[in-house]
Amino acid sequence: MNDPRTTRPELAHDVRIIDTTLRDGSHAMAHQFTEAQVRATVRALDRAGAEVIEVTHGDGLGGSSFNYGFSRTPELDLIAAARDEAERAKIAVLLVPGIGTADDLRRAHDAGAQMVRVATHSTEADVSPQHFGLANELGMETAGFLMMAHRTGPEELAKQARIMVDAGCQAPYVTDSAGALLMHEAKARFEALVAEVGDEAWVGYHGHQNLSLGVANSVLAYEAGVRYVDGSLCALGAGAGNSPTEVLAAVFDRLGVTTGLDVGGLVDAAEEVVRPYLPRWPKMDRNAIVQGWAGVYSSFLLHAERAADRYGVPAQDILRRCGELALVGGQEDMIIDVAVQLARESR
Ligand SMILES: C[C@H](O)CC(=O)C(=O)O
Ligand SMILES: [Mn+2]
Repeated sequence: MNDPRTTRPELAHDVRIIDTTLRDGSHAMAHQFTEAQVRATVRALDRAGAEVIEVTHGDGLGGSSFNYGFSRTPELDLIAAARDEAERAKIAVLLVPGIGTADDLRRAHDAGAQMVRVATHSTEADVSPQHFGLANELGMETAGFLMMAHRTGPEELAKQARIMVDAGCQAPYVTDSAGALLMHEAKARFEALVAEVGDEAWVGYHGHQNLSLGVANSVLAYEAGVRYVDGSLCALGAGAGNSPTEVLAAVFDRLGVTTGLDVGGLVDAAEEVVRPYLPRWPKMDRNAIVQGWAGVYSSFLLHAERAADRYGVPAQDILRRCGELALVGGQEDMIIDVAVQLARESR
């Protein structure tokens, strides 16, 4: 029997920045990306040297639904358009097992996706092996998201990364979905994953800016041996957004850490391509800060704001209650229950 473990890809630069403007940014766009926006963004990122560009519904393949929000444009069309525009960059997709299926992954591969990032809650890596197995069969590059990583300690998180790597994952990620990890907490997780799997796989970091620590944690990540770091142009992403790709490129450049990215090209792309289509610039406003503070899944933000309008309770109260209840990704329907309950309590 073949050893399911794959070799990790060679790195072209000191750190591999993976741009998720067109996937995590889908949350902030309420999944309303047009094909023209995707084409223009991919063109600009590709020209600026991006190696990997992720394009999917915010909740991954198959996310377009009543629970998570319907996409304006079918994601397979967006993936195919991205593939068509990218001259050098690889196109990645995200897959959350249970939302996306093996068939979704086959279709995304047929549409041009060359890498898949399989995302599970940080204690549930055991639902990922069949998807890594399929990705390996399809010849795709792989990464694994251990989401809500602030809720799982370094030692356990490293064990979960081990499950992913043994199943064929080339790069397990410390995924700070809530933008909640303080610097020492992030560092301990990076070190634990690098110690556990660093000889066989790259370790990745995906940050959110809810407490304004995404870029600082990215630097700590690199220092701890992490080699895949996520960013989004204009920080476009859930909650207060992701670590801005253009800022990561500038900071790593100042540190003398090579990324292969052209800082000037990225700041132009952010300002001239992405900024004009932003419904709102992700920022550390009251609700997003509460998400980082209370450890709430960043993609709950727009759902909580809609529930707040509908049931007449403050979004920040809904988010705080979601934190107290320790809700995880996939429990978006519970946000309505929380809002209804808070409305009752306020009567
Ligand atoms: C499905 C989530 O949006 C994945 C992610 O970006 C995160 O957990 O953060
Ligand atoms: Mn995210």
